[in-house]
Amino acid sequence: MQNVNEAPTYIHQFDKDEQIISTQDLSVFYGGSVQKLFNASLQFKKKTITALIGGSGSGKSTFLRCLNRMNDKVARVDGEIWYHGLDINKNNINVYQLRKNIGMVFQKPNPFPKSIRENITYALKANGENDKQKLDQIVEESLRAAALWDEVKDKLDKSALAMSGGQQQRLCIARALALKPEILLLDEPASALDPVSTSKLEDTLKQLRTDYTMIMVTHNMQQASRISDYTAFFHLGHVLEYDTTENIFTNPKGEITEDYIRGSFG
Ligand SMILES: Nc1ncnc2c1ncn2[C@@H]1O[C@H](COP(=O)(O)OP(=O)(O)OP(=O)(O)O)[C@@H](O)[C@H]1O
Repeated sequence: MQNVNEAPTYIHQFDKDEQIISTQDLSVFYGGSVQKLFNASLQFKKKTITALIGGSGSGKSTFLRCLNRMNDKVARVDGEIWYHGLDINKNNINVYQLRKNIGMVFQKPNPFPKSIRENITYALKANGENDKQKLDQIVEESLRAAALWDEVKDKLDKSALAMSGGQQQRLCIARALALKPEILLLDEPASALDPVSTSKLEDTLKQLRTDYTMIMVTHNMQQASRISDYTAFFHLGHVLEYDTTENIFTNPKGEITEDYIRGSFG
């Protein structure tokens, strides 16, 4: 196999007005000096789904977490992250506000131990929204957008913990959507779900693409090829290839990408 430092890279570029967020020479160091992400420069297109793929420990989650400053207390992050003309990797950014615009959904569903309704309204109330009619409206809109409304509309005041894992994950998406984000970061959102729930989640994500930009880490190659528009391949902390999903899966440019795709598509 080719050495990662000698491997050619291919990184797809978008026009400025197509981009919603981009990184420039993003590097991450754990424990002060152990570098695990190397100069990642990627642009993400508005209202698309991008899959981040690659072997275990290749830096996918490390990269994803930079995009809404989740690595702040964990690692040193060098480089730039451009969002609406601002470098959001600078210290003077309001991280709380940023995370409203760039929401995150984690691997394991993590609803609050509260009712379905309160899961959606919690952050809104904390932000000072107390108008019951408005809150009810956002609850319905968010649950509809996450394709959960029909399943839960009669039990909004029941505990979220009584829902299935798949429903809990769609509730976590609804909870993020209630804050009206532009971007959703998803870190292996279906890895704890059964095939039926996974398929529902994928349908939900495909529908959300009309209004939101999604960047998703996945180990599941079929999933990446089914729902993503673009795919970035990570290897040992380097992004070796970033292209349309079709090109990555049918005509990868690099030997390492090809070996990984061939080996993982089982
Ligand atoms: N908090 C941390 N402290 C120290 N090292 C870390 C930390 N988080 C991740 N790493 C290391 O950084 C490297 C990249 O990890 P990361 O979780 O980003 O990879 P990944 O591609 O998402 O892997 P996986 O698919 O297994 O989740 C790994 O070597 C990992 O051990």
